[in-house]
Amino acid sequence: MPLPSQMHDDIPATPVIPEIKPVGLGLPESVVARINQILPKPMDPIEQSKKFAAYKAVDNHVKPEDRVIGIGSGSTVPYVVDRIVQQGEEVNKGRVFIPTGFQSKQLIVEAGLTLGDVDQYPTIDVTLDGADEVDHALNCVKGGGACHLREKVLAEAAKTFILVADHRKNVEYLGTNFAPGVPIEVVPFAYAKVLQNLHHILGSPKATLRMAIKKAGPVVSDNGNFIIDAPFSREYMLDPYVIMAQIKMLTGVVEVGLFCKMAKAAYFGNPDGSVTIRDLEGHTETIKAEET
Ligand SMILES: O=C[C@H](O)[C@H](O)[C@H](O)COP(=O)(O)O
Repeated sequence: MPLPSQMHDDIPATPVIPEIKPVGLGLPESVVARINQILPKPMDPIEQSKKFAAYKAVDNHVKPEDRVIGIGSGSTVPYVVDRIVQQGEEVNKGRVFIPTGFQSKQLIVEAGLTLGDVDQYPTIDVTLDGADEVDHALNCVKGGGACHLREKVLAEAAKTFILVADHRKNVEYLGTNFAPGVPIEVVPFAYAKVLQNLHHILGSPKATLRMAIKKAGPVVSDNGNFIIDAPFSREYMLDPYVIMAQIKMLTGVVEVGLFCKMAKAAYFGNPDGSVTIRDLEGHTETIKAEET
């Protein structure tokens, strides 16, 4: 079984096979259509970049000796699990994996990995998680999928907390690309009071209760709570710790989706296949596509 440090250059590139054109081959169109249907399709560039970021992060931070591993939520996390599985049965059979919600629990179970919970394992070796946006100082917004309460518990429980995302999440200031605002988990009976506080006291006049799409009524988190999305202007996001602490003080708020300087490093996949790594000390490194 290769060690993570030996696995840097074996990410298979997706073969780009051009579609067959019916003209000139003399094949019926239906046959051509069927052939084109079964040819492997090139991976979407955003998916590719998520995969490269996740693979690189796992290679650098999930070491054979790590026994308790936190698995976060979001669209990049399946690639994290994928790469961990590639480390082999031998190393994974001695490990336990802690999910941040329904999605990651399913990923762990479907991958045949051992499931645990943070109340059994309050110290985690390393947690890898997605993000909605990450700023220049490694503050981030999380909770676009309503998982930020459990995510923050797993981030705090971890000796090392690592973020993985595609390049669209790599911003100077929070709120640049992620428009809905800061996700805030609230106990249901307090939501109207907290909304009022946000509108009139804390400077988020457009804060709204997150509504479900394929269900009448609000989104309900894995913990049975509601989610408020509160956009704040740039001045609040210059140092998001201050507004994070103020929101957290509102009675009825369970957790705020602002993670301030909790991550040791963030990995961003770029469209050209390179990966940009930023760390808490302010170092930035971009690993060339051929080295990812
Ligand atoms: O609640 C969800 C989490 O914080 C996700 O990690 C975050 O929303 C990013 O998700 P995605 O990669 O799907 O944009």
